[in-house]
Amino acid sequence: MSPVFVAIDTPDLERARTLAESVRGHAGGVKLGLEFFSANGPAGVLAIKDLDLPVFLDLKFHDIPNTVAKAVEALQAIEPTVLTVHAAGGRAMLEAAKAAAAPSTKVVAVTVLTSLDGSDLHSIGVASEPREQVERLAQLARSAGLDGIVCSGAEVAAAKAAWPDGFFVVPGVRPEGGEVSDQKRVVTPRQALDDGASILVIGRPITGAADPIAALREISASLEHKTSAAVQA
Ligand SMILES: O=c1ccn([C@@H]2O[C@H](COP(=O)(O)O)[C@@H](O)[C@H]2O)c(=O)[nH]1
Repeated sequence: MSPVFVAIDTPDLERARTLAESVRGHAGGVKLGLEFFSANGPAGVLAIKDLDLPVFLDLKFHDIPNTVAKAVEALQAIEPTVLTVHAAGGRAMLEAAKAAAAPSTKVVAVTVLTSLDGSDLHSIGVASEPREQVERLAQLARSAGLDGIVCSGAEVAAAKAAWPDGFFVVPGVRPEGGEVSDQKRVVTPRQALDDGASILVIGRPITGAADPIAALREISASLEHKTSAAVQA
């Protein structure tokens, strides 16, 4: 199965359905986030799930443990393949989220958003560099019983070395020379996969292309053969 989950970031349900239908069979699944969920709610998610492809629900919950647990519980009927919470919510919140999720759902913790760099972290009072902070939050997520983390491709090799059976979600992925937009810690799909990503979340390079399927095919082709560095690893 393809490791690529296509981020369908739109408030428009029909456009989301069309995109999801067009990538079905080519991508590993689709990722729906805050933009889609705010406009369409759980019913919209179920309308996409009805197309019979794995749905990753990226709602990045971050609140007190009771509130997060109730929110996760309310999504049980949807049974998303993957669900996100923020690691910065702390151990009790992470444990509560995992306990409240459907058993088939992988609950993964967002560590440091791929749109942030070291100076952004320092400006919110985190003295560490992104890699150190990712490693710290990955350890917290693991010990709280989560299935894995979200991190950038720049940290995934180190995170996987410390947590070999973890599930590693890598967004901030761009084909060589692609438009970076608001992402700051960016790697190519090939690099992310070679370094240990379990799945790659890719949005605008596919959904913003004139021909999204051609863009997805090109990315998939770049993933077909391992680089010599990865073969040696
Ligand atoms: O650290 C994070 C966590 C989540 N995301 C989400 O991934 C996609 C990326 O979209 P692109 O268009 O490929 O930039 C988007 O839905 C984000 O909400 C992330 O980018 N970084």
